Amino acid sequence: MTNDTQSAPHTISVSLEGAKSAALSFDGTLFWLTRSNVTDSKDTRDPSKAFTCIPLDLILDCSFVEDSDGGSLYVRLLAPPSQQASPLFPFAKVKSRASAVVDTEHTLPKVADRSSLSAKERSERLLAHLEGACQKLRLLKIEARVASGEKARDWVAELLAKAYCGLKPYRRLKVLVNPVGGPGKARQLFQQRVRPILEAAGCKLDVQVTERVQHGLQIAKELKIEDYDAILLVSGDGLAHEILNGFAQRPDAAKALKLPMVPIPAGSGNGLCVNLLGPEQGFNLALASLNAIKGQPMPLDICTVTQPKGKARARSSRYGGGTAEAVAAPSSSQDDPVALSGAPELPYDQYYSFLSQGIGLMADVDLGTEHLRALGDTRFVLGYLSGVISNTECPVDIDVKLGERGTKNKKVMREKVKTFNETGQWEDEDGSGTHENGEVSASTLRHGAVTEALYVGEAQSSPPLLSGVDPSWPHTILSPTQPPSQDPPSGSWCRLPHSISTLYAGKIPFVARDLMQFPYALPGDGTVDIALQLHEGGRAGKLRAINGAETGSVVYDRAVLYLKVEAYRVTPRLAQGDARLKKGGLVSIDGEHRPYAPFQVEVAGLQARTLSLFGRFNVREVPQPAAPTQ
Ligand SMILES: Nc1ncnc2c1ncn2[C@@H]1O[C@H](COP(=O)(O)OP(=O)(O)OP(=O)(O)O)[C@@H](O)[C@H]1O
Repeated sequence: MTNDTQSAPHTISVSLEGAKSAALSFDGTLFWLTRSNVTDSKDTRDPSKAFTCIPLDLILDCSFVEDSDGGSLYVRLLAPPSQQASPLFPFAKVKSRASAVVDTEHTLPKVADRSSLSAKERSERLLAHLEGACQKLRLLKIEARVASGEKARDWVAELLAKAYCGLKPYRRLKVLVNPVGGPGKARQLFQQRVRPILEAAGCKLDVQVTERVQHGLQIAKELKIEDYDAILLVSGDGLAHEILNGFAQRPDAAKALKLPMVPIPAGSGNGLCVNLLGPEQGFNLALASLNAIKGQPMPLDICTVTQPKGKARARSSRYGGGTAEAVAAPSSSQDDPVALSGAPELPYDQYYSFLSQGIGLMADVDLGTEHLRALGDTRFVLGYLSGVISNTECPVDIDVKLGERGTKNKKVMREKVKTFNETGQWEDEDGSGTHENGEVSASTLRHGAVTEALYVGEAQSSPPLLSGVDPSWPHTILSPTQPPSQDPPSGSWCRLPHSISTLYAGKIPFVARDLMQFPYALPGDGTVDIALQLHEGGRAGKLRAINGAETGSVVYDRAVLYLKVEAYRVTPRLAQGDARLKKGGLVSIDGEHRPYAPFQVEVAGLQARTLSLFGRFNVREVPQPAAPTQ
């Protein structure tokens, strides 16, 4: 690599292990260690000759301790594994895998200093490194002796400034460790693989192990927000769901939700982490730790969910447009669907979801496989295959409001994602959480609660119908004669007349690393994505869906409908406990068990925050397939 366009590197001569001479250097983008101590030699200036060479993003900390003979210089970093066991014996094998970083650099535009790049360019550069040479990272600690204290102090200060590039180092982190998340190894993973990296970066840690279900919720309600820069969740998505809800229930919810929730993957699905780091690296503990240390704040859309409380649960399905079979409560004058005026007063629970809502097969996969927790995310595959065999219908009514921002047209969705990737996500570089629609903090329901009637007059018994078929991709197993031919206005509630095996809805693309269920989900677009698997697709349809699950192309399957809506309501037609339902009926909200009862969902006015190394989810755009699946 030539440095024609780059400023002269900052190099300092050091000795390692008290004897071996070396040089540590950095420029505007890279840090490297070479075996020569001749600071003006060509070799020292050339990172391609280095034993270890990493992007500056992977420098965690550096410091200098002066003494009478000069001083000790410490650099802590993440690096790809070399053939050496220890960086303190770096010269036995000259060729290390770390030098491949420089190969990656060849393909990147040359820049003098990455601080001159836009956030998007910086992220793309980091991504190129992390998907290339730095896929596997481990913690290295370089301890070197220097002869002159003055130069070392300046060198350290400058390296640290470049390594953090405007971000605040030494973050104060509240760390919650869920000892029963996923395969139950969170404690061990944290102590052995995460804590050393966070400590090497000088983070101030306040570690707490969760002791019971809902403990996270309690902690979030009482946490002294101003004492921390982020809350780390060494866990799966379940703990994030609790923290989100704990923050949202506080009187200072808007402020509390701004404290970034940062996942460290120690659960089963680890959906949030997979979206932040990408499906290949979603379980990478070193990268997740780096995200906690150097991630940029990123707004995270959340959904408000309402469900009827207690007795109202059974009745609301009736008031809200459900059918007679849904009513589990004894019949009374109050159950008269005409007596709608009483419905809005029915009590309901309101809570928040950031990942997914599911009923039918996908809820069964999520919640019906708890006993297989020790298998990690393999349990979802086994659960799905069992659902393929049983091939049962999910008897529900689904009402949706597309609204101005919703659509069932995937061409429109793709274009929105493209525009967002090119412009939108980078407008919010400071992570201020500005919604596309300008609404930042309204926690009120814009589309009403689940207990309110959706339709009036005749529409109660025969609601307007909306076909879920995409006009830009009309390849479906549904017969063309299926109603309706004309869609109702997008601003009104209407019913999807399709019989389904599962409804799965969400706000982030990957729900697990092998399932990109919502490829066109976007933060801040005011909609929630819904995927419906048509029951008519049968076992073959369900099996076929496995093929496109990882790539997101599953939404183009002939037995899948995919829509973006501003709000939706699901009303089960069978009562909880019915023998035809798996385990008596399962509703999964962010992978958590909720009552088998109607639920209504809309995108919340409040946003949460997370941290992202790339300023966005690390998810590739999903194109339309060349041909429909056979
Ligand atoms: N000490 C504890 N004992 C029992 N349950 C706990 C404890 N601490 C936390 N929990 C609960 O564990 C549940 C599951 O945790 P988590 O979501 O982290 O794992 P997971 O379900 O395996 O992962 P994922 O959600 O990514 O699939 C959470 O709902 C949380 O309330």
